[in-house]
Amino acid sequence: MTSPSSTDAELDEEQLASFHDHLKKSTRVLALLGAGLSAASGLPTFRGVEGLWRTHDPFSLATPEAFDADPALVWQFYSSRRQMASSAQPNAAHYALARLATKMPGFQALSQNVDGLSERANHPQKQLQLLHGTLFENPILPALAVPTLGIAPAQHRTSEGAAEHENELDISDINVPLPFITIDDLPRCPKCKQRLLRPGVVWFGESLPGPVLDEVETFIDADKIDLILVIGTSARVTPAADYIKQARERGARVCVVNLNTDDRPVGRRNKDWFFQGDAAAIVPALLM
Ligand SMILES: CC(C)NC(=O)[C@H](Cc1c[nH]c2ccccc12)NC(=O)[C@H](CCCC/N=C(/NCCC(=O)O)S[C@H]1O[C@H](COP(=O)(O)OP(=O)(O)OC[C@H]2O[C@@H](n3cnc4c(N)ncnc43)[C@H](O)[C@@H]2O)[C@@H](O)[C@H]1O)NC(=O)OCc1ccccc1
Repeated sequence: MTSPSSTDAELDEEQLASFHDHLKKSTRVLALLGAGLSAASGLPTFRGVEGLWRTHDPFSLATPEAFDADPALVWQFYSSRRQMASSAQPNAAHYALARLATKMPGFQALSQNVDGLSERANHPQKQLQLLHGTLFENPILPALAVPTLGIAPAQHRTSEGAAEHENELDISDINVPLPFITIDDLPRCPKCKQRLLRPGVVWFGESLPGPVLDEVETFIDADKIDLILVIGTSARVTPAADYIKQARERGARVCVVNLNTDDRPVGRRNKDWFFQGDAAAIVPALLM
């Protein structure tokens, strides 16, 4: 017997070998992706110290109620996240998942992330289900070129996204005073010029996009599932987290990649794999 740390190494090697063996035999694979996948790209997760946006719990701002109460604050929250996401780059895990998708037609990634990094890693669109929307699809932000914030319109988003935001205020920084914007500064429907536009993400209490729900359901009901990868997620938000159980019911083995041991999804089985560490380091090793 070797000491705990080396046992882990061996185990890990043992785990890695048994995982690779199973992946080789797999044809239908799901991946549930969370904020931890993009942590190595410099984007804050929802939990942990950096989980706060200024003094606000992101969960409290991601609601229709918050938007009704203070649309300007919620707009600044999403513009700031879009700014951060635009300045970030996909990491090795995003690319490894995109590569697996190109190699395995029976692979579907279910992303809870709205940061656009899987898309920028050229993950095939048909194999990427954006469960909670995206910061970039909706035409809403173009109108938000509020001079005070100096935000560039979304459709001008280029792969060099970072450059666009270079000289912008980083309002996620508590020390930067929030520019005062009024309801009149907020984007309105280009047609009626009346209705306020809203960020294209799914807020708490709102249903996930119908077409996405249908796509995932069709995939899950179609046949057995060999494996579900659970990457960088605390698996606390439903219905996203429920897909782990549904995959199990379809015969899937579960492979968890998470920085924290205490974030193993509920109901783990001994045949599960758990790889502790940074997704950007582990996922490429798993999917090579
Ligand atoms: C809080 C939770 C309890 N609430 C819910 O689940 C609710 C349902 C509900 C209400 N009350 C309840 C009470 C009990 C149970 C459920 C509920 N769900 C909903 O409201 C959903 C909508 C949920 C979607 C909300 N929108 C998001 N995002 C978009 C917006 C935005 O982004 O602003 S959710 C958002 O938060 C979640 C954050 O979770 P993670 O991504 O996992 O991030 P987190 O920080 O928590 O964890 C990071 C993990 O990574 C790890 N990590 C960190 N660094 C690394 C690293 N480097 N490498 C690897 N791992 C790492 C950490 O250890 C950690 O484990 C994600 O889903 C993310 O998308 N809608 C709905 O149910 O609608 C019905 C309905 C049906 C029909 C008609 C009308 C209504």
